[in-house]
Amino acid sequence: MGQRFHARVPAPAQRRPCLSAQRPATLIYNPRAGSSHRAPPGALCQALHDAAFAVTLHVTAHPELLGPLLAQTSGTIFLAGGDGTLRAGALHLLGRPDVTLGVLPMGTANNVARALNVQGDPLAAARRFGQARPSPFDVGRIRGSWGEDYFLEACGCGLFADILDDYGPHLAKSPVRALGSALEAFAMHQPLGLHVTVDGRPVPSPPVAVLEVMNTPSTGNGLHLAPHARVDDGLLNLVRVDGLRRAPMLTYAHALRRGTFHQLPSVHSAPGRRFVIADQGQVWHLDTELRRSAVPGGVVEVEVVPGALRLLRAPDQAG
Ligand SMILES: Nc1ncnc2c1ncn2[C@@H]1O[C@H](COP(=O)(O)OP(=O)(O)OP(=O)(O)O)[C@@H](O)[C@H]1O
Repeated sequence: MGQRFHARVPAPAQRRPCLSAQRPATLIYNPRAGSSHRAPPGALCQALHDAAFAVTLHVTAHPELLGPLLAQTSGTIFLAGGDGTLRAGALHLLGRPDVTLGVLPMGTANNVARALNVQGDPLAAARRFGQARPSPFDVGRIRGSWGEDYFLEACGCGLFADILDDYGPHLAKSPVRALGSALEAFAMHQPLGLHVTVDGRPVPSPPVAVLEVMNTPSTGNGLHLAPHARVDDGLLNLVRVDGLRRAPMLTYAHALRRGTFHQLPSVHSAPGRRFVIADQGQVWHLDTELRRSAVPGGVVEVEVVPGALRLLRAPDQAG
């Protein structure tokens, strides 16, 4: 059960005038997240207290605890963890207008937090929530013969999905295994010839090496595929990497690192609300989950669910 956090009373010189107007909030803290050592629960509570939130803290040992906990929680909820923590919590909160989520970035890539201008040191990010504003957050829905799922960042097929499939997203992390999976997928991958429509219109569909439908600008381990994507515009972005003009692997890797992947001549993008993609039994990822159709030959439908969540957005850095 949660514990009410009593912050240390700051020395008079540090006292902030807004503390009398503290807003109630819940902090759900994942102690298994990679950067949890940088922001212990007490320090995060203090930082949120500095941002004028009176926090009730829950440290959760397993994501399975989130369902019952979130069912009885409303108002402002902070989730402290990586993208996996956010996904685990947010899927319980779709269509809950009584909840506003704040993301405290304690993972490696923090793709969702970055899309909301929440980045850097988790304690500094928590303090900046004093100036944050609730903003609608679109979610993607994907339907295949396996059923229906939701994603926050992206879904897709081709190389990235194949790498994830080989790597096994739920096994213990290993950079060596990740490199092995990438090399294996590049060596084995056959471009996919997939008929695709965007909002009912067929788009050029040469064989592709990668096909991703992005909600956030980046996905996975910081793959910055759609830098202009916004999470509050009611649109998703189809990103297609042409498999016929396959650039050398190092060109892709270099462009991903420099954030110029979308500028490569073999990379194309198209915004839209509804995407229909031929299903040849290829493996799909939706965020870090994997799916594969047991009965290929049909289609996979992907569409945006505008404003399915409400998340706190930090002000633009320049603003
Ligand atoms: N509320 C939670 N409490 C405990 N464990 C959780 C919770 N939410 C998710 N988890 C599990 O904790 C693990 C790590 O979470 P997460 O992916 O958020 O952090 P990370 O691994 O540091 O992030 P990244 O993948 O960006 O490096 C995952 O296996 C996830 O299933």
